[in-house]
Amino acid sequence: MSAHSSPGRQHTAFMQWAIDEGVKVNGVEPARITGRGLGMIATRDIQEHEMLIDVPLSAMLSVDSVPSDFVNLFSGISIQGLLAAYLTHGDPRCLKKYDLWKATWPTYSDFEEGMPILWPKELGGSGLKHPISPTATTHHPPDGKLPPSISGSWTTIRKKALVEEYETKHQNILFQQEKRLQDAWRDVLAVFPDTDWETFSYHWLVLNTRCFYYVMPGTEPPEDTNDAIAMVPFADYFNHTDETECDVKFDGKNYTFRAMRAYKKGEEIYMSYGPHPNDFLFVEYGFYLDHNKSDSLFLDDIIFKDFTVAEKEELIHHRYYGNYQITLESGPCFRTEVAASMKCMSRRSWRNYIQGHGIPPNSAKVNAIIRDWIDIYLKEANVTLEKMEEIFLKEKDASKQSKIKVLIGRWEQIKQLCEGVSSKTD
Ligand SMILES: C[S@@+](CC[C@H](N)C(=O)[O-])C[C@H]1O[C@@H](n2cnc3c(N)ncnc32)[C@H](O)[C@@H]1O
Repeated sequence: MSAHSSPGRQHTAFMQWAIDEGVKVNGVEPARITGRGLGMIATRDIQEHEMLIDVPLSAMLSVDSVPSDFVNLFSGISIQGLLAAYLTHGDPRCLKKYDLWKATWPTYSDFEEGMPILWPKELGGSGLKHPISPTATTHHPPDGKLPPSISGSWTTIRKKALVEEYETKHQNILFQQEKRLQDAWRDVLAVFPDTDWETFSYHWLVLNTRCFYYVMPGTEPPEDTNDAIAMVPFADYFNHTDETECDVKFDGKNYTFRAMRAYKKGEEIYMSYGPHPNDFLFVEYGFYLDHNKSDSLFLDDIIFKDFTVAEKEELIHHRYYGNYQITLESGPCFRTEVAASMKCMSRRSWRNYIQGHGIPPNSAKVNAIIRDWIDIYLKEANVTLEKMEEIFLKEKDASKQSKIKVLIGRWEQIKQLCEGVSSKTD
């Protein structure tokens, strides 16, 4: 059981506010938990399937609770941007309702500690403690201290230009996040030119780390899931785990959370934010898990270096271009195996194989090719770890030291993941 303590008076006051707003709270309460800020704990033994929290629509903060005259000021702004703009510029009389809730959110300095987007550039972060240019189109190639899935950059290999853009939700994560914030910043400045960067980016980060999936049943989900979001008071105390611990349902009127197993009094109750790899959790939420069955690495940059343009065009043609993932649980994904097969088969046999009517490749050859690719990732991890240890020893600033430790921890995990998958393919 995790060590926890009383959350403090503002959390007790907020809990009462939530109950007054119609939130049903059943056998749970917030507690301060070492290493995780606040979290949700069981106040008594809880049975499987018991309802834990039920939040009515009227208590949530969504695009539907923002006054329409405020919404109409904007055109094309993301929902995250709109809600952050509302928290920053909305009518104080309407926002007063949320005062007790706001007092429970993390502070800006909490975000500075955990979120790479606010980390200094020397540590590979985006340095967005200072305003982002609303129009800049160039992206600074970050220092290769954050893992490649986050930074998109490497120390030991030179990336090749892409033959075609493709969707990479779990790669180039920091750049994608910066772009979302930059777009929101541009859109808010167009309406409120005097917006304060720190206040707006703070609200944007609160939304980033505390919102829930919000789509009215029966309506088409937006193309971008970042636009399908709302804030759900009290439920935002749940910390994340890679197991499904809570059954979470939104029926258009209520968000309901039920226990998926029995809990003992005092136990922390988690929910799952989704099957996210650690690099994604690190950037989007400012933490990563010690054990994460959804953790993965992507070999795209390494694999692309090994192929000619014609080979890559062939991969594009057959929809096997990119997103070459390895996970500790399942090893290399099928797309990675298909790419490796191309390296050890004649083109004709490969085409037949991927179209389902040919002889499969020699798995020992495929595995050897994948191991060589993983070795390149492993070398990147070893070189970076050595560099980070040196930087750590020279660093005097305690806050930077703690960030470097977080980086070292993540690179150690990457090393273990590479070694684990490599030995599985032996
Ligand atoms: C929805 S909030 C959960 C409540 C939050 N811990 C708090 O103090 O208010 C999400 C944030 O909680 C933290 N968090 C969530 N799950 C975590 C975990 N398993 N380990 C460490 N921190 C976690 C991260 O800072 C994340 O951005």
